Amino acid sequence: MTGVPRIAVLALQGGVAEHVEMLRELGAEPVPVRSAAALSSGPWHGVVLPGGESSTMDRLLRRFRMRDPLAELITSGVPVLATCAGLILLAERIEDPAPGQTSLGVLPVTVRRNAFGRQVDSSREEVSTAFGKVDAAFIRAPEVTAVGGDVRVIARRGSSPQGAGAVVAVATDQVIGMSFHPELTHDLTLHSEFVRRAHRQRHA
Ligand SMILES: NC(=O)CC[C@H](N)C(=O)O
Repeated sequence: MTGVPRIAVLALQGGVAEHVEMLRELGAEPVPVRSAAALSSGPWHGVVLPGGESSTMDRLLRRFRMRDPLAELITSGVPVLATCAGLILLAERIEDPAPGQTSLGVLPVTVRRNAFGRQVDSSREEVSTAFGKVDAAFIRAPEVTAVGGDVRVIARRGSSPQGAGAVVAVATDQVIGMSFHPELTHDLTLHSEFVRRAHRQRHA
C-alpha cells in the first residue's frame, strides 16, 4: 500500500491548472485551496505555491485570512514547491516590493522581482538543476540575490545573455523554489522530486 499524498495548491490567483494536472500525473492528489476553511481541511503532505503576481497573492492571502495559517503550515515542515511568484511569497526579503507588499518570510532568501525584464523578454531555456535538466519558461521571473540558513543554490541561469549566472532555483530538505515555470512546459523533473518528498511526509 503506497497511498496518495494530498497536496494543497494555493489557487487564489495565477497558474494553477498545470500544477494540478502534473501532480495528478505523478500520482498525488492535488486540492486547489481558495479559503482559510479549505486550508484547514488537512492533513496535507505538500504545498504548491504557483506563479502569478506575488503582490496580488499577498493581498488576497491577507484579505482571506489565509496568510498566517499558510505560514504555520509551511513552518510545520510539509514539503513545498514554489514557482516564480510563489518563490517571492516564501522569501524572507523582497528587494523591490510593490507598495505595501509583504511575504510569508519563511525561506531565508532575498529575491529581486522582474529581474530579467518585462513580459516581452520572456523566454524558454534549458536549465541544469541539482535534480536534472529542466525545460523552463521564464516570465517576469525573479532572481535570488542572496541565500542564508540551509538554503542551497540548485540552478543558475546559463544560456541567456541576459542574467547569465543568476540564481534561479534553490532548495532545502523541505522547499524547492524556482524563478521559472516548469509547469508551462510540462517538465516533471522538479515536481517528481517534490512528490517523492510528499510521499515521505505521508509516511512520517
Ligand atoms: N510569472 C510570475 O509568477 C511572475 C512573478 C511576478 N513578476 C511577481 O512579482 O509576482
